[in-house]
Amino acid sequence: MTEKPSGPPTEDHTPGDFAEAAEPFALFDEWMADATRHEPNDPNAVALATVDAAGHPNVRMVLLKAVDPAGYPARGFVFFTNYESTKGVELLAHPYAALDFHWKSLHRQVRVRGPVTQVSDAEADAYFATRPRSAQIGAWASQQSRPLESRFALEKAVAAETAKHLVGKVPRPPHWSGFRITPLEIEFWHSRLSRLHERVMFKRAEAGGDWTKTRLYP
Ligand SMILES: Cc1cc2nc3c(=O)[nH]c(=O)nc-3n(C[C@H](O)[C@H](O)[C@H](O)COP(=O)(O)O)c2cc1C
Ligand code: PXP
Repeated sequence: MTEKPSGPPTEDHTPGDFAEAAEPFALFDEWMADATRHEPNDPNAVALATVDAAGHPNVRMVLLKAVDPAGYPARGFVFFTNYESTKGVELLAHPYAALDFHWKSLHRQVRVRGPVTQVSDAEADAYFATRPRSAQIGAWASQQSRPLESRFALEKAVAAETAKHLVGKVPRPPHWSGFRITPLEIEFWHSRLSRLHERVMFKRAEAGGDWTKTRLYP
């Protein structure tokens, strides 16, 4: 594959020294706000890595829907999905995950690792209620990650669910909910000239514990 001429950065992209940050959540909020201003679409898209029963890694994109505010006991990163999907099954069996945000136009990456918990029914209901009706129906119709015989079979399932939910609110399917990743590690990365990038790793032993901060070689 040929690399585009725009490949490596031609200037340093680091405004200020983000290694000065005392803790990672405020810095993440700042970077997400920058991404929201600069990325052409889905600034909240993030790669989610899980492991399967054999210990083999698996990765796919999801949309980050919340970062808990300060004071929240298991303060973390929340996304929503089908608990019967491949990722759902993997996370329920092995509740530990990694996330990787890459904001290309900002030359920034954030990596997160930590234990995973299920969001409460109330949280899932509240988020589900904000989704467009068509996406709510889709959540009922899609047996996410399982074999689909034909596109027509999916369209039939959507039609059947639409007929079931013609009036009133669409309830959240019991198998559709959220996961929360409570970070024990967060690494911030920013590209610098000659691949001599800036890396800062925050680590802690447990949720709510004190963070240690370490610079890493690029
Ligand atoms: C940008 C982007 C965002 C996505 N967000 C989600 C999401 O939030 N939840 C979800 O279930 N699938 C999402 N998907 C689809 C997943 O990447 C994946 O195809 C699906 O969840 C099945 O994954 P699994 O078989 O590993 O469970 C997204 C895909 C893309 C490209
Ligand atoms: C299958 C699926 N579920 C959930 C989501 C999360 O986003 P939303 O709740 O905004 O639809 C996405 C986003 O692409 C998705 O593809």
